[in-house]
Amino acid sequence: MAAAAATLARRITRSGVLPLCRRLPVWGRAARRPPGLPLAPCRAFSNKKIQVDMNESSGVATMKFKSPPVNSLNLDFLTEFCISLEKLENDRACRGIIITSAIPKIFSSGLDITEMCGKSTEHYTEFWRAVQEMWLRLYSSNMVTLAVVNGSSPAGGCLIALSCDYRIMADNPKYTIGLNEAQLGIVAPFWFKDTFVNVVGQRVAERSLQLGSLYPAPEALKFGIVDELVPEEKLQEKATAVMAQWLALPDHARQITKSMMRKAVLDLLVAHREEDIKNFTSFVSKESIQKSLRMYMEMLKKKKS
Ligand SMILES: CCCCCCCCCC/C=C\CC(=O)SCCNC(=O)CCNC(=O)[C@H](O)C(C)(C)COP(=O)(O)OP(=O)(O)OC[C@H]1O[C@@H](n2cnc3c(N)ncnc32)[C@H](O)[C@@H]1OP(=O)(O)O
Repeated sequence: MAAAAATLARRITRSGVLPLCRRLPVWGRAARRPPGLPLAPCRAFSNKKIQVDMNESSGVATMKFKSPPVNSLNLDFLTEFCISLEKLENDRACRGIIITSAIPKIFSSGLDITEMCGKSTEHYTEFWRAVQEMWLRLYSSNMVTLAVVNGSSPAGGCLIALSCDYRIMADNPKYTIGLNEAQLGIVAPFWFKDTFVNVVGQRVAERSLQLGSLYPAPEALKFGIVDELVPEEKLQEKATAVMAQWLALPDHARQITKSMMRKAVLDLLVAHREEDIKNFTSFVSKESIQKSLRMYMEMLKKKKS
């Protein structure tokens, strides 16, 4: 596992673009399972920050974030996420993934702000490439991707949910979700914005992005940021039912449709990846941005006392 992580990290950082393998539609992957072979009911693999359980009889993997305290997306987390996605993408038995959190009340707190504070240009480059890679893999996945948002999900956490095919959120107004970058004095990049627009439409996206709005679950439903609210104790049951509904269709038709809907947005980042990294590194390197991020971190810490 450590060797695989190191290899992927090297590939992400050195070659510039990790080959987006199996990005094009896969024809009926479940149908290629040899007939008559007994299926092991469940397989699992776990890294430090993400637990994956694969149910081979349903073809559905559950990916649980388990990086305390708040599942923030640092370089190690992003690398593990990409490796897990790649493993599942290449597993013909896997047709769908449920992405959720093992940390109570938090889905993900978004990008780890400490990765964007006081570091070198090389570090920002490596970090941002990993953020891009995570999004490219998730947004272009051939699998059915279902976010089960069982806690707060600001910024990068919200991006993960928005990149899935369907979002179920726990019906708890204390949990919030949204792209709140503007509140931190930073700007959601164009591919965050495009992903958001594809889910909620231009008007809601523009207003929410300018205001950096974080929506309590009921409002998130109202604005279409999530598709359904479900009592927390019913999330698992609901996720299983939704996944079964999506998997009832032939893979190839769903995959080609998904690719058609998302291709333009994906192609744009692939074509402008290096430019996007340069924009990010020069933006976060500005003293004014560093100051905003430091103040935001201090505010988070003060909130406790
Ligand atoms: C011209 C255009 C160019 C383009 C330039 C691009 C610019 C960059 C774009 C970046 C895109 C995305 C950005 C992000 O994702 S930034 C992250 C945004 N996240 C947040 O705002 C969430 C902040 N956190 C919270 O609101 C709360 O922590 C919580 C998630 C609601 C949980 O609350 P809690 O009360 O349960 O826990 P709390 O005590 O607050 O936190 C526990 C400890 O965790 C630390 N922490 C929280 N969030 C983060 C984080 N995102 N990164 C790093 N650390 C985090 C917090 O400080 C506590 O630490 P400690 O225990 O005090 O040491």
